[in-house]
Parts: sequence; C-alpha cells; structure tokens
Amino acid sequence: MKNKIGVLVMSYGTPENMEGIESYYTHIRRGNKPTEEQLKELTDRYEAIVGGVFPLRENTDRQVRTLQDTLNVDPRSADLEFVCYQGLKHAAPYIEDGVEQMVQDGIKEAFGIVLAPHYSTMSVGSYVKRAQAKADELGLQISFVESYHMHPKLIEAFADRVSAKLNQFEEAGADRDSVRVLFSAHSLPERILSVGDPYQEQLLETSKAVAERAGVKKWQFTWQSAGRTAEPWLGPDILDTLQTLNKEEQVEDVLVAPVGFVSDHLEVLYDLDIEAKSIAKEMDMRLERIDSLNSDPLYMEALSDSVITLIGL
Ligand SMILES: CC1=C(CCC(=O)O)c2cc3nc(cc4[nH]c(cc5[nH]c(cc1n2)c(C)c5CCC(=O)O)c(CCC(=O)O)c4C)C(CCC(=O)O)=C3C
Ligand SMILES: [Fe+2]
Repeated sequence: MKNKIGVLVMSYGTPENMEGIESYYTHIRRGNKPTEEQLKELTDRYEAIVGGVFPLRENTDRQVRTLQDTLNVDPRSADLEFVCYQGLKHAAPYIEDGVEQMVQDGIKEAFGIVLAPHYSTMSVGSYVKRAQAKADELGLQISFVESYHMHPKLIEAFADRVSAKLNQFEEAGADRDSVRVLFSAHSLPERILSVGDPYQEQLLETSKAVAERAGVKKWQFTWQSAGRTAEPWLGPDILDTLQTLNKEEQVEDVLVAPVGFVSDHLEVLYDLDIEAKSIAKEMDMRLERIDSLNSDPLYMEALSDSVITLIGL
C-alpha cells in the first residue's frame, strides 16, 4: 500500500449561497454581526457578480481536486498517495475541520499550502497559525509552503495571460507598448510594514518577473480592495491610480493583472470588472483584466511542485 500524504489546501473562503452571506460576514468580523447597511452593501456586490448563483465555491473545489490529480501524476511521487483536504478561513470546512478530517482518515504526515502566492502575517501567516494549532492539539505532523510567488510556472502562467491580453489590444488597433500594465493585489493595513512583513516586496518581485517575461514596457504596481476601516491601508488604490494615469499621463489603454489573486472572486469580478471598469469608462479609458488562473495546469503544477519540493522528493 502507498504511503498516504495529506495536503491541506487553504483559502479565504466564500459564502455557499446568498443566505450564507450574513454568517460568513459575521465570521470575518470576529463574531460581530454586520449592520443591516453593511450586509446590504456586501449582498449587493455578490448579487452584481453572480445574480444569486455562486460559482466561486465550485471554483475552489475544482482547484483542490485538480491539485490532488496533479500531485498524484508527478513521477517523483510514485510511492505516495496524496489526498487533498480543504480548509477555509471564514467558511466551512474551516481550516480546523480540514486538519481534523486528516487525522480521522489516519493521515500521519501532512503538508499545507494556501491558494494565495504571497506571504503576509495577515493572510497566509494567519492560516498557517490556525492549522498548526489544530495539528498540535491532535498530534499531527504538518509543515507548510509559505509562499511560491516566484515559482517559474506561476510566473509563466501570469505572463501568458498578460501577453494574450496585450495581443487583443494590438488586434483592436492599440499600440502594444503604450498599454499600461497595472499589477495589483489586495491592500492590507499599513501597519504590516512596521513589522517587516514581506507581502509588498514579494508582490513587487512577482510583478517585475511577469513584466519581464511578457516583455511589458510600461508597468506599475497598485493596491485594490482596501477595507473600509478607520486605520490607513496600503495605497495608492487602483481607482486613484486610474485617475492619475488619465489626468497626468493621458493613458488610454490599461491592462490590470491582479497577481495577488489566483481565482475569480469578489475582488476580481466586482472590484475590478465592475467598479474599476466603470471609473475607467467615465474617463474614456479602455480597461481590460487578465483571465484568472483558477485551475490552470501551470498554476496547478506550481502548487504541486512547491509541495513536492517541500517534502524533499
Ligand atoms: C490579503 C487578503 C486576501 C488575499 C489573500 C487570500 O486570498 O488569502 C483576501 C482575499 C479574499 N477576501 C475575500 C472576501 C472578503 N474579505 C473581507 C475583508 C478583508 N480581507 C482582508 C484581506 C485579504 N482578503 C482583510 C485584511 C479584510 C478586513 C477584515 C479582516 O481582517 O479579515 C471581506 C469583508 C467585507 C469587505 O471588506 O469587503 C470580504 C467579503 C475573498 C472571497 C471573496 C468571494 O467570495 O469571492 C477572498 C478570496
Ligand atoms: Fe478579503
């Protein structure tokens, strides 16, 4: 019999349906129910992207299934059988549920990876902490891939998508080299910088590598999706960046590459496709976005290879 290895695949989590939004939001707010106004605002955003049907969860399910298949066809893992478990930060199955399920299934050796390439204490760090605590409690041996933001296959997957969209700009008559490429990621509170968090640096490294590989002439990095709290968040925000580009540089064509996200979810489908697009339209700018990686084979191989490398096979 092959030795079974558990892989905990973690991500932020998304509600399962419209009715699930309130409890999901309450969990994000550490048990505090959102006000009616806050709930309506979030519900409206989900409504705008999915019209009541949630494709987002299926998307994650598919990523986890595909990663398991990718791990198991790797020749380096011929003596092993990988079993992937989902662990979500703010929805069931929670991170702790995933760890518990592994133990129930008799897994003795486990690894964890997050569906987000860049390390931050507030994102990946918090997922890892929760998984480690549960594993310690249950006596399970587990170690983690903390980031894979420079994995060559990740860079290649993003660069392919950037090139594909630049080709489309060209076909539509634009000058490829005059398209401004905006790399973006989820903003975090500014205070992460004072604790030496690598998030920003890793994002810049990914952006630079993707730009080089795709032969991008003009690019810059900008934040998106900042929280609506009193404390300062990292900026500039993409909406401000678009205005600056329009006013100060008369940029007409913009391609957004949200390299901090790997799948189609709210930040991409709403914050970029609806909100940023409408601001751009008001200014007569053309804004396009690269396709999300989702279950892209190169992305799956980047994840799979990161796990297999961590194991030391
Ligand atoms: C760094 C980061 C990532 C990327 C890395 C990673 O993927 O881990 C990410 C991803 C995601 N964030 C998501 C959703 C939300 N995040 C919120 C709020 C917050 N996000 C934060 C950070 C991040 N979030 C933070 C610091 C907050 C403030 C509250 C808190 O400290 O937690 C809120 C509350 C309302 C609002 O502020 O909009 C929602 C609804 C969804 C799923 C969307 C869907 O269903 O498609 C995804 C993939
Ligand atoms: Fe978030």
